[in-house]
Amino acid sequence: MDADLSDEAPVLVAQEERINPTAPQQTTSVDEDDEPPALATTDEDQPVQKVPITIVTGYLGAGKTTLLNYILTEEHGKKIAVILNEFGDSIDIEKQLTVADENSIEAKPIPFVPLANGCICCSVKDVGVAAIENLMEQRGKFDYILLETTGLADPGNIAPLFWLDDGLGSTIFLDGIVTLVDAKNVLKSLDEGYGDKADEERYAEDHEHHSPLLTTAHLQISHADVVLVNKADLINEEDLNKVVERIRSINGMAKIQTTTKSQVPKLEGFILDLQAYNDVTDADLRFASKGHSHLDRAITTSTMKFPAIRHDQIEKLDLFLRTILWEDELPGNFSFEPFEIHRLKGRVPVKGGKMLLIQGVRNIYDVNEGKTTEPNDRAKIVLIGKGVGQEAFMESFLATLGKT
Ligand SMILES: Nc1nc2c(ncn2[C@@H]2O[C@H](COP(=O)(O)OP(=O)(O)OP(=O)(O)O)[C@@H](O)[C@H]2O)c(=O)[nH]1
Ligand SMILES: [Zn+2]
Repeated sequence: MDADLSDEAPVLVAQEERINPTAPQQTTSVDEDDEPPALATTDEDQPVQKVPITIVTGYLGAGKTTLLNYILTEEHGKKIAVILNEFGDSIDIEKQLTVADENSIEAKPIPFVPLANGCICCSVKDVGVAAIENLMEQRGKFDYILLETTGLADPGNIAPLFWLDDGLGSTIFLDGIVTLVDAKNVLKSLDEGYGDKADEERYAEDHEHHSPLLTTAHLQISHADVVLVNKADLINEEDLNKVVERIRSINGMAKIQTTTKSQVPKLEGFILDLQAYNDVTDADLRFASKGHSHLDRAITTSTMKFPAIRHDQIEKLDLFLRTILWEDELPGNFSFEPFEIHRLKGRVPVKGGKMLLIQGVRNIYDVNEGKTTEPNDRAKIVLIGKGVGQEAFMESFLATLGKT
């Protein structure tokens, strides 16, 4: 963080407060059999409207805080609470949790929670959860949360905290992950691994299950729904294109935008209200349709395309997903190199009318039914990760489905 916020309450300036009447009504009903959700509103008969959270991640100094400040000063009609981590221990969480004064419009402090030092993968589970729960007690005073994570955070560990429908996910839903990269340095970080020795050691402690070729930059890019290639002013156009191409080869699903000072051309639908973990649109899978590339040694995007499946093959599809995501194996007797799946999205039409929408982050996945579609729609499953371009994926998948 740039600003020294250690002895003063942070004042990130709010824009004029307006409720957006067109905001999506994310609702979830309280199931009477379940324990009452810890963070729900007091009236349990009312459906709980979940608050969207956007995770802003990116390497040290990439421009995350610059983006947050930009968002907070732009017109978007939202009351945004900001959660920052990487602050000193001296910060008193209670003191920092400033909530807007309903009567004053100008220079309203935004609900604000600093997280403890260190990797959010670990810290979010204790201090972070407490801070967010604290924040959620102020429900109604904000309608959006932005979470800036430390430069070393692995979004794959954070995302499930908000994506799943229990715990924090009962009142918050993950809207999307925005990753900032520093245009000038990102290729170097992707090629060389971590900055210095200390970085490398911290990383190794936090991510012992990953191979050394996978840098934090890889993890942040592979999980991103949007990648901002920031500091575009520092390199020429040709080099900038190379950066975009490399990122596209790692993550074929993310929207990629070059920026200077994190100034994105639009917020709504691009940074905010992405709904990246609910819907799976054609557009999401469009860029990935060109197959996979070998530009990056560690992480690639790969697309499996096949015809609509039959109703009796849905269970087989599920078996395939379970096996690749839970067991890191391909079903059937196929030889394959070890692989690791970070992100998965799919649109699979079922003959007779429905469309299965598949979402996965690491070993967690979710299948929903989407709108009926054209009968000749082809199915697409896009995988982002290590080793996902192997032909054995398709062979194993077709064998698992059985005769079509
Ligand atoms: N030249 C240039 N500088 C930028 C740009 N965007 C941000 N900066 C500067 O880069 C520095 C780091 O920006 P921050 O927004 O603090 O980056 P961050 O990702 O929040 O940094 P950490 O929280 O330390 O990880 C600041 O001095 C910014 O003013 C850009 O597009 N071009
Ligand atoms: Zn910052």
